[in-house]
Amino acid sequence: MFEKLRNAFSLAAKSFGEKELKEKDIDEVLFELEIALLESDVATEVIDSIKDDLKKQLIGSTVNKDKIAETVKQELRKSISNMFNDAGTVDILSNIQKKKEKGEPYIISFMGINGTGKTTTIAKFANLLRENKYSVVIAAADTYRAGAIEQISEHGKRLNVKVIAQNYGSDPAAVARDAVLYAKSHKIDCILIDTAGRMQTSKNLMDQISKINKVVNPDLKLFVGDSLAGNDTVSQAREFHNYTKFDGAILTKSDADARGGSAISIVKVTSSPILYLGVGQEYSDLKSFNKEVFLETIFGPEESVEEIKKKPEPKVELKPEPKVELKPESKVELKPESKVELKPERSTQEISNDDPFVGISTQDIEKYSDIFDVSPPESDDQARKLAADIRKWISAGRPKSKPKDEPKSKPEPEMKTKDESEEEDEVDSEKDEKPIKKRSLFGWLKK
Ligand SMILES: Nc1nc2c(ncn2[C@@H]2O[C@H](COP(=O)(O)OP(=O)(O)OP(=O)(O)O)[C@@H](O)[C@H]2O)c(=O)[nH]1
Repeated sequence: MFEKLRNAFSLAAKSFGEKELKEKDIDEVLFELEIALLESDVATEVIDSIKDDLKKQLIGSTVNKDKIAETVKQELRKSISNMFNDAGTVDILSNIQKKKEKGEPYIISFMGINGTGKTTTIAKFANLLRENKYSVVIAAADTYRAGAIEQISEHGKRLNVKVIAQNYGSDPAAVARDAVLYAKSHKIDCILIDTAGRMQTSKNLMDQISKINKVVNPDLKLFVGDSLAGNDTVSQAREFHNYTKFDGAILTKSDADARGGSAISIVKVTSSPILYLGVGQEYSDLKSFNKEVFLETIFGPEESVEEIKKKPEPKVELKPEPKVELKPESKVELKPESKVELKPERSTQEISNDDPFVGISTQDIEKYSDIFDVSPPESDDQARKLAADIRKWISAGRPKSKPKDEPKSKPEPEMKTKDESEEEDEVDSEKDEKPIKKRSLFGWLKK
């Protein structure tokens, strides 16, 4: 039973089940992705590059038509994961240990613009080192901003960490060198240098940072960026990286950032890893950056493309046919001579006892299923319904082929998957919401 149908659909399934992706198939998904990334503060150039990468990976590959969006998301996850892998990582604690074993202090300079949380981050880092039993000295090399020396000295007092300072206006490179000399003479394991916060566009001030780095030659240069500043943080990271070739970044205020775009952009733009995240205002609020945790926060638990392919297809829900009521005046009076001998029509029940597609050519089944975008029926009832619809469409004289470059016309009644209906409802209700709420990357990707 239904062999003809099965054969017809085994061909059709290839065209609208498994599908070789073309650019136009993923354009809509990529557009949604672009909006989600923009709203998550991923830099525009980074979005373009991500989109290009995805297109290269996806176009020409074969995926199930119902799972295009899901496949794109998984490919995006893979691409971001690879990007983080390519940026590498730095195990700071084990590097400190290695230098300690050689009897040398490990030098870290911190840079970033004012107010990003640099001073607080240095204090948190000093605390982390103390917890790991390493001795620390801080160089108050921000001799530029009023209050900076007092601020870092206060942290030093609270943490019981020595702070080396000079007067405001003195040479920051000289302060850093003093701290290195102190560390060497006192067998201190690690030196943390606080540099003056400065705008990335100020060449003189950037030259000063380069001077500090030349004089003390730090083992590690860290950029401190505010994850809430979005695109600004990305342009700061780019400029600082051009000048200093920093080795890694710490993103502060991640506790208040639900979007995650800055981390993605910084890694993409500088090819440097995010090493730590500031997650609050306490000294203990510094966490090592974990790629897997980050990806899971954005995308949810990992699912491979193969797993997606294996997932059952969404069920097709058929809406009941609308009743057609004939008005009395639409009755046609047939004259005796125009009488046509009609064979008694077979009821739907009778037809159901054998192939419901009897009398319909395979081409028509394929053509109308394609025009009205109908998925293969999964039950006898659905098959009967489809056969009835095709008969109706044929007798209604619907287009015999898909109009070129025109959107597909919709069948009446519409046949939609449950998911599609829900999605449309969501879109409609979203349209009514003005102004549109800023969505996070997480929201879209977790859909
Ligand atoms: N919520 C939260 N607040 C933070 C975090 N890191 C720093 N802050 C706060 O951000 C503000 C600015 O921090 P500072 O350390 O003074 O900033 P700075 O970059 O050193 O500023 P300059 O000394 O001018 O360069 C302070 O109120 C900090 O408590 C964080 O991870 N989470």
